[in-house]
Amino acid sequence: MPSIPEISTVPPKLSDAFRSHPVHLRHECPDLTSLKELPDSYDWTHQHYVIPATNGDSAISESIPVIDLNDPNALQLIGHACKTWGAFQVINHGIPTSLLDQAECTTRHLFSLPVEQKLKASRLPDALTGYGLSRSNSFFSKIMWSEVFTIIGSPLDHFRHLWPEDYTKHWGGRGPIAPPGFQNLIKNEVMEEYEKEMTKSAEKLMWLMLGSLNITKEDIEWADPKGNIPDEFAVLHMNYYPACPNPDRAMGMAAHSDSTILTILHQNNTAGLQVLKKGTGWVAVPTNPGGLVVIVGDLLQILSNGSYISALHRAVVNRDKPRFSLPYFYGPPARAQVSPLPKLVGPSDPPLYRPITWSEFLGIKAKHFNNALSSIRICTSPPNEVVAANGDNNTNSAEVA
Ligand SMILES: O=C(O)CCC(=O)C(=O)O
Ligand SMILES: [Fe+2]
Repeated sequence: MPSIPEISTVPPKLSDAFRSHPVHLRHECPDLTSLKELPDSYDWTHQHYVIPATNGDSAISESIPVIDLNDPNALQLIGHACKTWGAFQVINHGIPTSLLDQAECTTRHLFSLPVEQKLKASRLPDALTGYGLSRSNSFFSKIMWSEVFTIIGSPLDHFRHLWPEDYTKHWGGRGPIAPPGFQNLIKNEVMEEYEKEMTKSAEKLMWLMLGSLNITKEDIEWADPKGNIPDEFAVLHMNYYPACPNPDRAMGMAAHSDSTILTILHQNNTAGLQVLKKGTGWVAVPTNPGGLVVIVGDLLQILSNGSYISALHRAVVNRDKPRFSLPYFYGPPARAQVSPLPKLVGPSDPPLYRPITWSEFLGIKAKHFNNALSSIRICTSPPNEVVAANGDNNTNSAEVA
């Protein structure tokens, strides 16, 4: 069957992806920082899909590759990392460290706003953007120790929802004083700049990741002749993991793969991200000042016809320091049908997945979580994707690395 990406007649909207899967989520305790003990609803100890973190485990000496984009062998190294790990770190990526630091500082300000302020920007049950818990909480009986602010488009437009009306009316010194964190947020354009830089880097990285499979711009239907992606789409998350009184029993973000082409993640200098390596187990991703983590997403696994693996990853928490991470989820234009690229398909490599738009895939993910890829598989042998730890009612094979 032809696997050339097609353009559907009715353009799907990414923002509609969750319309038929509303989730009603809220923190049992809206201010996690006030807790001195871990409430039972946040205690993951007896969840069968949790295995101990490997942070500090001397038995595991492996670590995701660190790739210097100026290295003449970068293309091969990237291809190898995408096949074996589904993730790598990049250095010399061209994004100034000062911008990464400022973005982290803005994130810190946002989450340090009073709870009632943050709740003004609450994500609606069927929406994609706003403040709240990770949507994946709906697959588990325990709550993750984290807060998420999701942005599509202009970050400043989103931050305006946090704007306290009283302050607007009385701005100018006569009314109540806006919290310093809030002033910092609304006056800076750091996140707009961050998004712009991330878009440029994501395009560059996508071409490198595809280039390593011999895929060029002519092979990608939604790229123009210069390799630009006119209607590319992206989602930015600001994640906050407060310091936790019982980190060994809590879960910051449960194991999942990202539904993207690729994700670029900036973590502050507090480690927490872990990647599942087949045959090894959970491996901690050390912090690397100025470095960025790149994660292969489900859509790239589809495009590469299973050559690249969308890495299962999760975030653990710690006792002393709050942790922030800023993943930039990069995907194709909403209209694009993603399917195994014709160059990577042949008589001995039949297409493994049916064509799908990002929006449709997000809807499937909202229902099937980590089994979404398996559910759109059209060829059953040999199964490449790891069957993931998928909520309370599912098998636990991802943990058996
Ligand atoms: O915070 C992290 O390190 C991981 C975040 C993540 O995987 C996500 O937001 O999808
Ligand atoms: Fe993720």
